[in-house]
Amino acid sequence: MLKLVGVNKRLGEFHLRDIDLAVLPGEYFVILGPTGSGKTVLLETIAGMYPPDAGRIFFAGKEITCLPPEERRIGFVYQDYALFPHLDVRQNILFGLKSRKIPAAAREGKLGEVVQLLGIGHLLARNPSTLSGGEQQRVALARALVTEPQIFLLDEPLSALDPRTREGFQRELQRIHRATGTLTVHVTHDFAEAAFLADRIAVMQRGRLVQVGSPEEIFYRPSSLFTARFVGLRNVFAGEVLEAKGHRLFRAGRLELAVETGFTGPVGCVLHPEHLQLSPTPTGGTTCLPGRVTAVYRRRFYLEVMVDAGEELVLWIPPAGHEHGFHRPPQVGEKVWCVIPPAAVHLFPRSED
Ligand SMILES: Nc1ncnc2c1ncn2[C@@H]1O[C@H](COP(=O)(O)OP(=O)(O)OP(=O)(O)O)[C@@H](O)[C@H]1O
Repeated sequence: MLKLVGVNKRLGEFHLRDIDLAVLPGEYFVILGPTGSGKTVLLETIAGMYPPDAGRIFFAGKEITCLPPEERRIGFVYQDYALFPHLDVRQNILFGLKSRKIPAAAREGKLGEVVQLLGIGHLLARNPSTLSGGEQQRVALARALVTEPQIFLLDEPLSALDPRTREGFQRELQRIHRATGTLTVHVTHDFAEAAFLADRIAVMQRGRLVQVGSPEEIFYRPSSLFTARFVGLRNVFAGEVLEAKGHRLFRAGRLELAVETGFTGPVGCVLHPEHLQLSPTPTGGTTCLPGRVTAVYRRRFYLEVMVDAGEELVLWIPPAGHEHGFHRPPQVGEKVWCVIPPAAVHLFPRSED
């Protein structure tokens, strides 16, 4: 297990604050956050490039806070691959082993293993400058893996690739992780990438980890407006819960919604568009808001319907019809009812933004 306890680091204006984190053996852990939130500084602190100002770091039960980087058994892959331009691919990969004084026969054996794992045998004699971005990334991964790291740190490893190559590489990283079982910490600002790869995600905001959980927890149960917006959720509202005639009411601007919650006061609210339903008539039993359709967009597997229900709501409904009676696409200007089952509503106390 990799454990950070109360880690703080100041660099100029930036402050990495009170980082408490436990990454389990074999876990694929993703740090997700916007540019400048401190993801790289956190990764470099784990790697030993920055000594923390306060706090301690442990790996496999031993304290490594003051251990020099080269004694940490860490494989680090950078965003820009950082291959040595004057060495060919083979020499690039072997570099990490040479500096560890590993005998030649063992070096060749390890080289053969990573070359096979990454499918780069045909590139060994090439110079890095002649490789595509994806090929360079394979070589960078091979160079890190050949040292058999106990911790694999990946800093935005796919951000320089085009979207299609990136998707292929996500599967590749997953395959490599399954093959090696190495504890991995991967930094990205892309929620889709995080959701695909991560066992767990930590969301980073201004030097702090503000939420740690499974991709499903982060997506369906964000704990802040920042996380909800950052992962791209729709129907995110800052409002408050009020007591009204023995019931609780969520209010944000002109949107009012009966809710079942233990919270009162300032809250954030997410209404998941795929859990909302559209009806041509009011339905009994479930919260139902009247509104008017303002736009309908045809997406690949669903219709995105925008409804003015006090505030604008987004609903994603099946295109071929709907259980509440829409057997044709709703029309712009049409009066409709937005059915809001309790499971579609996620409320959380609001203390920021
Ligand atoms: N050596 C340093 N001295 C002073 N400030 C630094 C230093 N290294 C990083 N910073 C600052 O710390 C903040 C966090 O930087 P960091 O590179 O960790 O962000 P990031 O989340 O990785 O962003 P990106 O996604 O853009 O890579 C930035 O404001 C950066 O300018």
